[in-house]
Amino acid sequence: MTNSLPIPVIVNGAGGKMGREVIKAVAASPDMTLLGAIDHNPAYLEQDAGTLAGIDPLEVPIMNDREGLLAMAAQEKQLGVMVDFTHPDSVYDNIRAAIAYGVRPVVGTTGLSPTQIQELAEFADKASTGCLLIPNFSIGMVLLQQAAISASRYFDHVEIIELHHNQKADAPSGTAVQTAQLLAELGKTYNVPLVKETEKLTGARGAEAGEGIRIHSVRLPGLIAHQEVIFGAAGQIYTLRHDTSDRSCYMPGVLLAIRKVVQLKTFVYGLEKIL
Ligand SMILES: NC(=O)C1=CN([C@@H]2O[C@H](COP(=O)(O)OP(=O)(O)OC[C@H]3O[C@@H](n4cnc5c(N)ncnc54)[C@H](OP(=O)(O)O)[C@@H]3O)[C@@H](O)[C@H]2O)C=CC1
Ligand SMILES: O=C(O)C1=N[C@H](C(=O)O)C[C@H](O)C1
Repeated sequence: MTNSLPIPVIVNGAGGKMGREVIKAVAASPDMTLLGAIDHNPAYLEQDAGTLAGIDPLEVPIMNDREGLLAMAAQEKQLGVMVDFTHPDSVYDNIRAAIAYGVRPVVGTTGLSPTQIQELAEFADKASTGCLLIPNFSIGMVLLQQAAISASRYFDHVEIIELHHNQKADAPSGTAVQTAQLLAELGKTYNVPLVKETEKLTGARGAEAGEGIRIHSVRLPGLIAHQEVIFGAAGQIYTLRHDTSDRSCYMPGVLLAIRKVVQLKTFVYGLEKIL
């Protein structure tokens, strides 16, 4: 419908690296309106969300008032959406709070445990509230994961290396965990050792993520977000690699998720499920 009201969007983590990108993307989308901007960092409080994001003022101040803004969104005629790019320690409570107010969460924050994800899925499904948890919003990563699934039919040995900026709180990355899960779900065990391996330094062989798949995490200034999935077989190596050079790469996925989540009544994990 062309004459429907814009989707009211709250951005949680509004002052952060991803939050600012989301504010720009929402402001540039005629079918959305920025209803509120949340951040707990005192340096951002009361600043205009648009100005902080580097665009014209939006007359939306950054506030540390999640409950107040969710209550406001619950009053809107159109279903509201809360986009969350905060921190692994707070995202679980943020999602539960949004669902409790009937506000649809679109979540990019990583670092939730499998148990937490299961609990959130049950909570959203029980409330018949759409909720999207997307470890990676870039189309390039979805394509990499699909290529990895195809390759795993022919390769029995694989390791994952993820490389990120050194302000990242969680390791391994949510994307690497999801990539390993997608490969592990295919019903085979990888990397059966040929010799007895001994780690002379703890962690040298990375973290075991199930079915023998190992993840290695690199953190350095100068990086943004990068991932390699390396397959090996006798006499050959097949490497899949994704590199980001700007966080704008995630925005088409975030906007798609905002538009989709208001049509959903269940919990959905992964961008590939809504493409
Ligand atoms: N799914 C995807 O495609 C992507 C996911 N991510 C994930 O998104 C998350 C955020 O990343 P990024 O933007 O780089 O991180 P930043 O640290 O740049 O931004 C997070 C912002 O949220 C604030 N914040 C943290 N906790 C709370 C809280 N409880 N209430 C309100 N505000 C809070 C932080 O404030 P302060 O710094 O003071 O704590 C900060 O301003 C990470 O988990 C990251 O892995 C990132 C990129 C893509
Ligand atoms: O912290 C980041 O930057 C990113 N986090 C997500 C993850 O943990 O997978 C997505 C992307 O890798 C960027």
